[in-house]
Amino acid sequence: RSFSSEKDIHKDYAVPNPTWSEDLRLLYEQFMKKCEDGSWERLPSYRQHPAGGCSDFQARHLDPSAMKELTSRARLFTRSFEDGLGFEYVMFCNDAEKRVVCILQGGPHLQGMPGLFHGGAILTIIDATAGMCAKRIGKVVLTANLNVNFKRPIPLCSVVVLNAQLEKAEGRKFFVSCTVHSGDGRTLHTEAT
Ligand SMILES: CCCCCCCCCCCCCCCC(=O)SCCNC(=O)CCNC(=O)[C@H](O)C(C)(C)COP(=O)(O)OP(=O)(O)OC[C@H]1O[C@@H](n2cnc3c(N)ncnc32)[C@H](O)[C@@H]1OP(=O)(O)O
Repeated sequence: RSFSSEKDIHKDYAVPNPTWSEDLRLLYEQFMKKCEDGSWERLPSYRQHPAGGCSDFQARHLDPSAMKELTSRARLFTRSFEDGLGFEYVMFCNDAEKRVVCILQGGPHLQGMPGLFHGGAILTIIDATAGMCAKRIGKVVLTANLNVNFKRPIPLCSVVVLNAQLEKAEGRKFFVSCTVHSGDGRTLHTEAT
């Protein structure tokens, strides 16, 4: 299926689709309930995000003539898989608590060791979740440093919950911690800063 249709680019992918497991749906419903009093907010997620606010950063780092052609083909990495094969996820933010939670079902194309989530795929979703936590305050942010401890392997296609928490801000530096737990909360798979 073409990834480049206008409709497809502006489609919000942070909603249930037929590839979702019962576990992911239940977590989604739990968090949507938390959004009812306004304390939590579901974050929409598109294949291409408007680069609003990025222009000075782009001017500093990128060749403007190449930018136009490039961005028309660009897709957010975590949204560039067919439904169900890559990252099926929704992020929710609680700005008062400076937290972002990401519920994730990993697809079969994220395999590293047989039957397990690829470590780079875990890093990717941690980077996106912790990055979003900093972005909620810093608006335009780049990851400067990411330290991860892989405590327990994550079974491929399982559902996990990421919890990112802003620990401290020093001017334009944001320090965020992030954990990855099994969907039932019992297993700590990964912890990162
Ligand atoms: C509006 C947006 C629209 C788009 C909406 C998209 C929506 C969807 C979102 C999902 C998106 C996911 C994306 C995830 C986020 C990436 O993955 S970003 C990509 C990976 N990161 C990079 O490529 C960054 C590359 N590095 C750099 O550009 C530069 O090193 C940095 C990080 C900007 C810092 O450089 P700088 O600005 O020149 O600052 P510099 O003076 O070197 O350091 C500033 C301070 O930071 C400290 N620092 C610098 N580097 C480090 C380090 N590695 N460790 C610790 N401290 C450091 C320095 O010590 C200094 O501290 P002070 O001395 O001032 O106290």
